[in-house]
Amino acid sequence: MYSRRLFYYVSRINRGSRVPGRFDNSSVGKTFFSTTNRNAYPATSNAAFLSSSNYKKSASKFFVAACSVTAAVGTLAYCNANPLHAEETAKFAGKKGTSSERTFIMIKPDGVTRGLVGDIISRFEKRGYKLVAIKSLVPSRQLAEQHYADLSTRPFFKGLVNYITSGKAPVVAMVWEGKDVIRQGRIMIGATNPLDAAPGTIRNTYSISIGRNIIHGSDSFDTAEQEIGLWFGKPGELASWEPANWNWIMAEN
Ligand SMILES: Nc1ncnc2c1ncn2[C@@H]1O[C@H](COP(=O)(O)OP(=O)(O)OP(=O)(O)O)[C@@H](O)[C@H]1O
Repeated sequence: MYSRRLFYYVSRINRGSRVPGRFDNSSVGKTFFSTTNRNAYPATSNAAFLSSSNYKKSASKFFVAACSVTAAVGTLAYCNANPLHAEETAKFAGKKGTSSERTFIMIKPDGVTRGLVGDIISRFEKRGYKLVAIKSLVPSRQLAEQHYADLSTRPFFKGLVNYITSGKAPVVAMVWEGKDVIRQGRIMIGATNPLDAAPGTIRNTYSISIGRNIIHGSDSFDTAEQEIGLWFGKPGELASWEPANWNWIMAEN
């Protein structure tokens, strides 16, 4: 991926720095680094050549090319250091903004015990999203604490972990895939506090208490990556498949 990008930058620089008769060499590397092809000007003295406008043009072209290379190298270094932000492509969460984007959705024990699993799955299915992983389990304390690690200092943290791990009912953990599924999933779920959730959302339709709001959904691309990796990180846990109606749902004209 990065070598393709490097080739793109180098070929752009080459196009921009080309001066007919001077830089028009056949080799890409030679074209770029050969700034003064003296053989092209056999009758010109060194002093005359240095003060000539051709020399100045060459020098400025070389300067622009050097700056471009520096920028390209910097960009590549940044991409390597921050692959998630650079390409917004991740191992588990797919590619952001495309039909391969994925989110983690969990029906909490209250949603399961109240018999809401079917309706919640049906909402995502009918919308057109693709189910790529599902399992029912009672999470270990360690898993629940890891999942909600960002809330560990909040006063309700212990109660939240107790409720998720009680075993009175399991959770149903899922991964859904499709365009904009992370943001759309949050919209379909509704506000954290069901009393603030918009009419028709899952939390508004089925819940009242913030401590029993029946469902969780990843709130960002980075979070989706972490959560899918945490709950479905073993090889083979995410199915790669295409529903028969996928193109009818995802196609653009
Ligand atoms: N004030 C609170 N009292 C009790 N429980 C709370 C409170 N605030 C949040 N929670 C619980 O902690 C969960 C995580 O809270 P967070 O702020 O991450 O909201 P969220 O991202 O909408 O919820 P979730 O992570 O479950 O999708 C909430 O879904 C809710 O069950």
